[in-house]
Amino acid sequence: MYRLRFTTIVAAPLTVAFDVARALGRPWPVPLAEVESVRPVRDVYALAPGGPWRSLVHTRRFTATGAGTRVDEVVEWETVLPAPLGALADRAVLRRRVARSMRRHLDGYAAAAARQALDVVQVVGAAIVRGDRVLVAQRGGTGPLAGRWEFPGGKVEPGEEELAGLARECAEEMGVVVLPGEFLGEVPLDGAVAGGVPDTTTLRVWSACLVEGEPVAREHRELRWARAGELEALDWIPADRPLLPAVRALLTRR
Ligand SMILES: Nc1nc2c([nH]c(=O)n2[C@H]2C[C@H](O)[C@@H](COP(=O)(O)OP(=O)(O)OP(=O)(O)O)O2)c(=O)[nH]1
Repeated sequence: MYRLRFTTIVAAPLTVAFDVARALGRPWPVPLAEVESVRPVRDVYALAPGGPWRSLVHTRRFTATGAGTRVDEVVEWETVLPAPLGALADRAVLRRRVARSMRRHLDGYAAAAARQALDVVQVVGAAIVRGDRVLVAQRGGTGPLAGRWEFPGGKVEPGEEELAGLARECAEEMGVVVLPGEFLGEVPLDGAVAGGVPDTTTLRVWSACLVEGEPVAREHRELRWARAGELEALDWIPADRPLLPAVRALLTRR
């Protein structure tokens, strides 16, 4: 079995990184069939037996990072040639061919995903930590999410940097200056958020600390400093729940 690995950081949310990768397909002149597809974290394609390849499997994993979506790709193959000849042909031809196709594919892919990301409504949230507590906020208003708990934050404006948007939202909503820290995670939000392209919006949550001011609930129904053990019982916006382990870990490692 021969194997090559590639890693790309794409300036796009998980959803867009995944969808654009799927739409562009694979850079091989041979037809591959889907083996597994778990949006937006993993997809695997493989070749049906036949032709000069005994097997070819292309696995992509999508991971949220502070810098964007990391796409880890592994290409594994075997040829029908007998072992010593196969190894020679592989070193001389196939390995280079696979690497060249992948590089060409990845350059176009990263650019296409970054372009599509410009149309996405991005939501950011802050897990503001003080001592062993995190600030959680209960949504006000009358919408379907009213009364649910969330991380303070909101929609990044077109052209705005993600962390600048986070700081602006915290200032507007609570009258505080925050300093973002580490990236905690990203979850897809269902449907169209604020008229954006359906199923592209994600919530990206960062840890943060208070630099100035005491939080005031200007837009929320209530703000509360919660300990790690109190998070689970709150009536969260369902999309936020997968982020709770990362927030709990942040509080308990202090
Ligand atoms: N702020 C925040 N929004 C969340 C979370 N989880 C979640 O699904 N959302 C959704 C709710 C909304 O559809 C969207 C954020 O919109 P928002 O209304 O808070 O944003 P905003 O402050 O920019 O709103 P506005 O200026 O239009 O009033 O993301 C979360 O933890 N924090």
